[in-house]
Amino acid sequence: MNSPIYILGAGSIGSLLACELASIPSIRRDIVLLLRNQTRAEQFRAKQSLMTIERNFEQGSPQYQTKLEAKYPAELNVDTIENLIVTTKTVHTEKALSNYLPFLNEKSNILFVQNGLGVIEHLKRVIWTNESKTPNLYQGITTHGCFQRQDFHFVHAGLGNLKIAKVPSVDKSSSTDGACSMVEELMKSKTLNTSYLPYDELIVSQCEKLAVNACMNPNTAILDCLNRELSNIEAVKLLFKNIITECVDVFFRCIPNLSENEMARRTLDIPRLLELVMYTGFEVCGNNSSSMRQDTLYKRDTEIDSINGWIVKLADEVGYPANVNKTITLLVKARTQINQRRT
Ligand SMILES: NC(=O)C1=CN([C@@H]2O[C@H](COP(=O)(O)OP(=O)(O)OC[C@H]3O[C@@H](n4cnc5c(N)ncnc54)[C@H](OP(=O)(O)O)[C@@H]3O)[C@@H](O)[C@H]2O)C=CC1
Ligand SMILES: CC(C)(CO)C(=O)C(=O)O
Repeated sequence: MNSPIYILGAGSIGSLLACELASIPSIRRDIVLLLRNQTRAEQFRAKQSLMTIERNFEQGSPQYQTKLEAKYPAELNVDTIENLIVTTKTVHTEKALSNYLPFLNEKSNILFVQNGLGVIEHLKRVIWTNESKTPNLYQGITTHGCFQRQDFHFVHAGLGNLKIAKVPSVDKSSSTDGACSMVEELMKSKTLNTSYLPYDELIVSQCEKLAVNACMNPNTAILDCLNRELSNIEAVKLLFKNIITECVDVFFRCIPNLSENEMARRTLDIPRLLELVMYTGFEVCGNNSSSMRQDTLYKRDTEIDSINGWIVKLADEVGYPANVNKTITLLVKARTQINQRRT
């Protein structure tokens, strides 16, 4: 039996990945959910440890139930976590990981599947400061759409893909650019449609996705509307163009070697990104309530600091005034606090 794959962040995306991995016929390893605390573990066990994924892109919206193992921090009785997938919201990552640091070492493989950028850079600044002791880090981005129907019951609403790359490590002698066995297992799932890319290709896809999220997520949260309600409004289109223009400017100013990357110059073309944002936001996901709007409505902290806020942070580091994204970031923080104050 191979070592287990642990999932930290058993929400929409984490549960989807867990169930897809567990459903692979050839998988010879346990898939273990790492839940927040004993209460959450008891709530899951009260459902006979069954996770439900409803595929509403299939005829009749069939439901698939998967029995999964679940642990909470005090229950974990292992020496090492060799394979970990992190699918918490970015804003909760550091706190969630803190319980598991004693089980992680330079041989551990950690895959982060999250929107936005900056989480791994932050963790390398505050936790993994010694490269030779840093786990093998992988970045994933997904276009799958998934939302919670009820506790431990999620709807796989949008069939997309999962792109993964290994984050380059500066001086780890044992570092290889090959996919680890955990990534190879993810690639066996037809539904996940997983591809393993060179990092300099993944970062371009991350920037492309960030442009979509930097337009759709905050504005649907601030204006409290469904994605499609922003369509056919000239002011919104101009606002999106301003957000995208500033994002692209910051990408090419601040991300090393991006401007020499031909794929980046083609992909991060401003008119192309504007069309992609409107197509994805208004057509493909038009009926969605964005994840950021949902976070503000449910009085949760948002991922704004990993999206528009990350643009502002990068720009600040080079003395560039990213005022459009700074304004958007401040408005989302205001919306978040207004909602959290409401009884
Ligand atoms: N949902 C989607 O369609 C898409 C999401 N993404 C991105 O994927 C990432 C995950 O999103 P999503 O799955 O929607 O988020 P969810 O909020 O659905 O899931 C996050 C999970 O993290 C758990 N969590 C938070 N803190 C801890 C902790 N300390 N210990 C253990 N578990 C913890 C939460 O547990 P609890 O239930 O106990 O609060 C929750 O179940 C985000 O970056 C998002 O932007 C990207 C593309 C699409
Ligand atoms: C593309 C979009 C905005 C779809 O709702 C999304 O990724 C999200 O909600 O986080």
